[in-house]
Amino acid sequence: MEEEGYTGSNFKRVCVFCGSHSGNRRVFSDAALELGNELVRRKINLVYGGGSVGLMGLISQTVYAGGCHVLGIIPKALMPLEISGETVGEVRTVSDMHERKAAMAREAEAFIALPGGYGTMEELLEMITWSQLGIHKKPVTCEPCWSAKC
Ligand SMILES: C/C(=C\CNc1ncnc2c1ncn2[C@@H]1O[C@H](COP(=O)(O)O)[C@@H](O)[C@H]1O)CO
Repeated sequence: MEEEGYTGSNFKRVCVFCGSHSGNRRVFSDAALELGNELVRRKINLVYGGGSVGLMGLISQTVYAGGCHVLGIIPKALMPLEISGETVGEVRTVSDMHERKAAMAREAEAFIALPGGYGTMEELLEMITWSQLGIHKKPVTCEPCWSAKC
């Protein structure tokens, strides 16, 4: 039975872009935890960049611990930089950043960006411009809009 107040969505798999660092304010990790828990509550699986560090690590661990599927997509060359210790869920290696982004875009039905650095900004903007060009027709949102449910 659905929780009261939950209106439901048809999304089964959402891609989250977020920082490979946690940032210097707690609101950033709070946002990652909140979104991770919301995905679990809605039984939505996660596609992300495959790292175990920073906010990427936090959201993947939260979604995986909540029982949803986690697919991380990471270029081989980035593994030593973005994976430290154990990863969770399924990890798919690809040959470069372009292949990673294309795979993330293909696997997900919608995109959400959390706080992050230049990498997150690049990923978010690319999904927005792909949408503008009609390369995909999937919704793209960022954390303030998502939190405000706009
Ligand atoms: C270097 C290339 C393209 C432009 N840069 C990036 N494109 C896609 N993803 C990237 C790029 N730089 C970093 N990332 C990834 O974003 C994630 C978050 O990074 P942040 O800086 O901490 O926000 C992380 O997984 C980075 O690998 C090649 O054509």
